[in-house]
Amino acid sequence: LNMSSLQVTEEVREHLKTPIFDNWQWEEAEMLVLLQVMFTDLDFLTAFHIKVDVLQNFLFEVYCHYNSIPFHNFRHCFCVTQMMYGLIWLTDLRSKLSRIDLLIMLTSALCHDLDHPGYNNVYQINAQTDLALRYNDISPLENHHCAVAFGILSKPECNILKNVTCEQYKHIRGGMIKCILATDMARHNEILNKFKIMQPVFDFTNKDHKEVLMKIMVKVSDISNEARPMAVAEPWLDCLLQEFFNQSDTEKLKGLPVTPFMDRDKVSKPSSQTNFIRFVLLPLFTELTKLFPCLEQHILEPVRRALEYYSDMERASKEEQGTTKA
Ligand SMILES: COc1ccc(NC(=O)[C@H](C)Nc2nc3c(cnn3-c3ccccc3C)c(=O)[nH]2)cc1
Ligand SMILES: [Zn+2]
Repeated sequence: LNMSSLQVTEEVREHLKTPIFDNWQWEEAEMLVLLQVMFTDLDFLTAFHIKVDVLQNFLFEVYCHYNSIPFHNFRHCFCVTQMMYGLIWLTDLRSKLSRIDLLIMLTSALCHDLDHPGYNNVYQINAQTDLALRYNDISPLENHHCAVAFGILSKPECNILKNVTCEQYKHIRGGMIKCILATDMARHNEILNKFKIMQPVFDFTNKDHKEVLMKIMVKVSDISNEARPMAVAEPWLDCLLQEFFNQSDTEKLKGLPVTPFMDRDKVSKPSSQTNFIRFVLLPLFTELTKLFPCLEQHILEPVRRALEYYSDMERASKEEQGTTKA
């Protein structure tokens, strides 16, 4: 995989910093080069003495540890990392957070779903899998994603943290563990409520405030598909439902409890998405936009349009059912 062979134009480099970047038009080798560009353009290589070949080995190893499943695959990892990269530039976070905190956020986004099996925590716990056993039912997937990340970093040829100080390493490891574990949606309200309290009096010099913001930024990037143009976002919902239906089919086969919003016999795409946008996305994105008003046009507006889109779809399908019933 010769990554330097693909030259990235100035226009693509600028486009990469925006939430309208279309991930679907790039193949895996090109996404790897674009990830290298993100680490380079944020000056991480000079700041942390990272050699290009070590970064390339690290990115390739990360790529190898994502599975070929419908949603939680390397392309999702790229999307989440690219959204984080775009948010860093849009909010001018480089002037508000240290470069080491930016490295924590981008690397957490990159690693946040490593080796995802395509079956969520509820399944891991109910099916009493090895991961549930190893992590005592406590965010088994997120603990695994983080452990795999540091397993990769423990290989000298992939260790992008090789040349940082012990102090820096402790800070980066602590921050990545917090940010990756924060992507467990079961903790969504816990984390958002903390941020809601801090937001009106947010203090960028306060360690606790910065920690919650970093978790929020990774969370926002993780579930931000609907902030992208509909042509980019909608295929992701189909991929997600495919993965969810695979899980509920397996749960039915094994006689395990079936999560309602995953049951192909129960879920309707538009109504599940309008609920998700109304009750999960909008409150989260609204709170972040209070801290960074410039995000209103970049991520809040597109999500409001997505709500309209799926509400119309929901109305249309209800009317249609209405006529067929009558
Ligand atoms: C509070 O915990 C929750 C809340 C909602 C959901 N998921 C949903 O409501 C449905 C399936 N929709 C949905 N879920 C989404 C999206 C993006 N990520 N994402 C997702 C994927 C895996 C696990 C959790 C979530 C939220 C999206 O655009 N829509 C899953 C977990
Ligand atoms: Zn994810």
